[in-house]
Amino acid sequence: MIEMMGVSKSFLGKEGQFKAVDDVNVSIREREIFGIIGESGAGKSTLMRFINALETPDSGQVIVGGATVNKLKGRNLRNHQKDIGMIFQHFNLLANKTVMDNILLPLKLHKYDQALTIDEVLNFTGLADKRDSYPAELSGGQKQRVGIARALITRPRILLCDEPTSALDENTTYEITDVLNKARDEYDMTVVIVTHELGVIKALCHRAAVLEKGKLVDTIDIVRESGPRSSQSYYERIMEVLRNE
Ligand SMILES: Nc1ncnc2c1ncn2[C@@H]1O[C@H](COP(=O)(O)OP(=O)(O)OP(=O)(O)O)[C@@H](O)[C@H]1O
Repeated sequence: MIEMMGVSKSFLGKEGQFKAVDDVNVSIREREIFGIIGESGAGKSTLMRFINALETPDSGQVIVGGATVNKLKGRNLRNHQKDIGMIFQHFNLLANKTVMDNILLPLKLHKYDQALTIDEVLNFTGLADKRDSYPAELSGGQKQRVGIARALITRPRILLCDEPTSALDENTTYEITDVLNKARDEYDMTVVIVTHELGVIKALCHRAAVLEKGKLVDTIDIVRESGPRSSQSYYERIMEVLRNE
């Protein structure tokens, strides 16, 4: 489904050119939830952004659904990018637009034949009662659910998640991993998630690539462990973790 072969990318840093991604090979299967994990600056986001051509590798190939992404241009490139949804660490919502208008934004920019309805994504993400609220009136978890709804409404084949829970507390984190798991099952997506949070990888991913200073150290199979249930209260979670109850 997603194949990256020998991809590298250099940037100009304070001490000259350096390789942010260094000859990485990654193969992601259809409907897989695939993690990219590593310390800050390891090259995780750069590697993920090759998939939707927000970054272009200096060398190597990125093949998605049979198409060589780094050779796509014009309409073909736009069609490729339309098939891929993305969610961000800081949600990237427009402060002066309601929840509904934020979610509908992608449909205002492009035509999507398979788009879902606003009611479906609001219900799916548990935001039906927040339709007319503004981002400032929402909690962090609710803002990220708006981000997920905005990505889902176009019905993408691939969902890219860049540190989707890093700005959230622990309980809210598992509320979001629950929604992502459910979204992948319901809408048959392949999900790629960049994070430095090991608990998120364990709760969500089938496999994960470990990056260190731009190099792929290993691709590991994950024994998935359902994270704490999002229905648990913060107090219940504290008791479970700190007192092993
Ligand atoms: N456009 C750019 N110009 C210059 N340097 C960049 C650019 N994009 C990324 N870098 C650098 O490349 C390295 C890898 O960045 P990347 O964002 O891929 O890492 P990361 O593992 O996702 O880190 P983090 O978890 O901190 O986001 C970092 O040192 C970063 O500063």
